[in-house]
Amino acid sequence: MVASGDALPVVRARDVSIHYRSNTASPEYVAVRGVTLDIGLGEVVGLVGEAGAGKSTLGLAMAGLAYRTHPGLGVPEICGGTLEVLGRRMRRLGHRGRDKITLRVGHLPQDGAERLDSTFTIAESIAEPIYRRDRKFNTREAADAVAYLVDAVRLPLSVMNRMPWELSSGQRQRVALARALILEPVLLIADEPTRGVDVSVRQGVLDALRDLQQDRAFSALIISSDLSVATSISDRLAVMQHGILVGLGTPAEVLERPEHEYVKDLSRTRPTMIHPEPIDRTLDLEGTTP
Ligand SMILES: Nc1ncnc2c1ncn2[C@@H]1O[C@H](COP(=O)(O)OP(=O)(O)OP(=O)(O)O)[C@@H](O)[C@H]1O
Repeated sequence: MVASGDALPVVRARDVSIHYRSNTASPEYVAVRGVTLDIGLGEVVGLVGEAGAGKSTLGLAMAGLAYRTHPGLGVPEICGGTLEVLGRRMRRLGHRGRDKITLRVGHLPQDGAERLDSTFTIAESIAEPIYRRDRKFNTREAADAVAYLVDAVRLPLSVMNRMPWELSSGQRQRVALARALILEPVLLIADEPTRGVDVSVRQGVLDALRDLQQDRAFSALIISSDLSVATSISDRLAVMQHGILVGLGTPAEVLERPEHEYVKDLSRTRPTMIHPEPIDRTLDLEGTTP
């Protein structure tokens, strides 16, 4: 639900451009071009677009992670416009600013399932951000918070003592989602939250995410290549193509009166049934096969 009144947006992007500074001799690559977008307090914005449209890059910048160096890969950098998250300017964000932002902004990377530490149990992986912030945090309280989120992402509590490789990739993605939520963020950036998640539980996970969001009233950017995922839990829909924002509004506004050619094409693929039949959770709760 979107908060009303004159509250400042949690995310305020004005004409933001982001490029990848190359580590090699190849030139910079502009992945996001002049995006203007607000995310209000308690608002959920779904971000869709084709592969390579710049969705993850924008999400990284909003999560304060537009600095990460991946060996051999370029480094995303805000190169134009302004991006403010929780009132903080994200361009040339220093270490301290970044630490403050990452405490309040949860980020589920697209490859969250693969990034889980293979030496940690599932419970340890989810709780790790708590202990990174406060090594003396009460273990009972942490265990309760972990159990609550494991249940919320539609996993059985028995997974808590398992190792990541004992779970399927869709289950691991849900563990990564729980980890992104453990510090009760004000803003969640979820990049493909249902990646690899079995179709029989996909809507259940989205409903659970929406319930949590309404309970805790956090704002969220839900990035998905699946239009039905984005429309089913979002207040507004944003559409990107080639780094440019080509559609923004409520799902009905964007898809029923599409202006841009790409959005017109997208609207033709619009799912007729946004909320499918309730799913049978038992199907997934038993299967842990990778
Ligand atoms: N580390 C990097 N170095 C250089 N270019 C990159 C890097 N990461 C992404 N890009 C390029 O930036 C563009 C946008 O990528 P991005 O991952 O943000 O798109 P996306 O919309 O999230 O796509 P997908 O849905 O496939 O993840 C792509 O052309 C991609 O090749």
